[in-house]
Amino acid sequence: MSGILETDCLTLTRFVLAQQQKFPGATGELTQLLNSIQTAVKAISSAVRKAGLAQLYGMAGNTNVQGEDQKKLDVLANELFINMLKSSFTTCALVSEENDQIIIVEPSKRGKYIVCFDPLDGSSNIDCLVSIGSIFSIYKKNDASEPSEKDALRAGNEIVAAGYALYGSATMMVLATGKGRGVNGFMLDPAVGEFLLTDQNIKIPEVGKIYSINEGYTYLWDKAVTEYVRRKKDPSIGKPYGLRYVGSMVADVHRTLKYGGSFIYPANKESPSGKLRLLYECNPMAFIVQEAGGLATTGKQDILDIVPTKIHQRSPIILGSKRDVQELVDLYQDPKFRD
Ligand SMILES: O=P(O)(O)OC[C@H]1O[C@](O)(COP(=O)(O)O)[C@@H](O)[C@@H]1O
Ligand SMILES: [Mg+2]
Ligand SMILES: [Mg+2]
Repeated sequence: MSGILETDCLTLTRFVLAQQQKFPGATGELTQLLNSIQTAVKAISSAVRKAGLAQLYGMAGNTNVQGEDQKKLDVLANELFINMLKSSFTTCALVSEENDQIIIVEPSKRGKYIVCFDPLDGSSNIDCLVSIGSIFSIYKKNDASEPSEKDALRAGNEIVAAGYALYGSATMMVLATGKGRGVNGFMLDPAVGEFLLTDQNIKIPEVGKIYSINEGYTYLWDKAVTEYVRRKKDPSIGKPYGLRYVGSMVADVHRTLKYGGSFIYPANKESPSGKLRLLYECNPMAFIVQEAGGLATTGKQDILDIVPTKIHQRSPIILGSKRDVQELVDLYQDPKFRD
């Protein structure tokens, strides 16, 4: 790839358009939808870059469906996603982490896609300026009925496209635009106002040197996870792994995608389904990681095979490099480490 004026230097907009043109029957609706998400992400990124000023604004005073305090940025990010998606005329139903109920788009603005999203992930990291993100997955409505919750209760295997934005030391969008189409990363050049293709066809290393889990919950883990983490630290088994845990899923998954290793938010004795949400945290990340050649599982089942029964349901998740994830899956199958 050469300079920005060269034809092979791709902006995200041109990349998505180029993908659309490979399919002569395509209507352009998905392109329009992805462009609307791109706009929401640019606006959120701009707000995040001023997040230090959030202390001046204080809390928004609302509580979300999970009973957590919503910061002003959460509210803003959610509104941006909803408004951009509705006004793209490409969606019929939206599931947001911040909305108790599914949002049904008014008939005059409807299109054929369903979007599930976490508008601001890692919100507890906002005030200390640690990386945060947005996550989304897109499904196609497969019948002509009135849109309803059942349209979002679909296995991750049916995802049409998924992505995330990381508001880190730079803002980056990572996109998986369909099964078998791989994963590409685009960095925002704030001066130009465009996402530029910087990480083409991302492939996760086969094995890494990092594990990522909140070790504060060690006392709640099951035997398989306890043994896995013990092995990662035991020098008689191999060079011990490094531990990294940001506490923003997007940042932890992005590092895992780039450097390899494992990211784990397991089931534990207090939360038998873990913490992370299937529809807008686990599924999109599982889709992306698998498209990049990695694995994503609950330990017992492929994440993308789970058929949800509730829009805000949680799932345990282990994702990352094939060999690292398989090691923990094998421990789950080992009778010695069964609880
Ligand atoms: O503090 P814990 O229990 O380790 O949880 C961290 C996890 O919670 C989350 O912050 C949940 O996301 P939200 O900020 O969207 O609620 C993930 O990003 C992260 O992986
Ligand atoms: Mg989240
Ligand atoms: Mg969130």
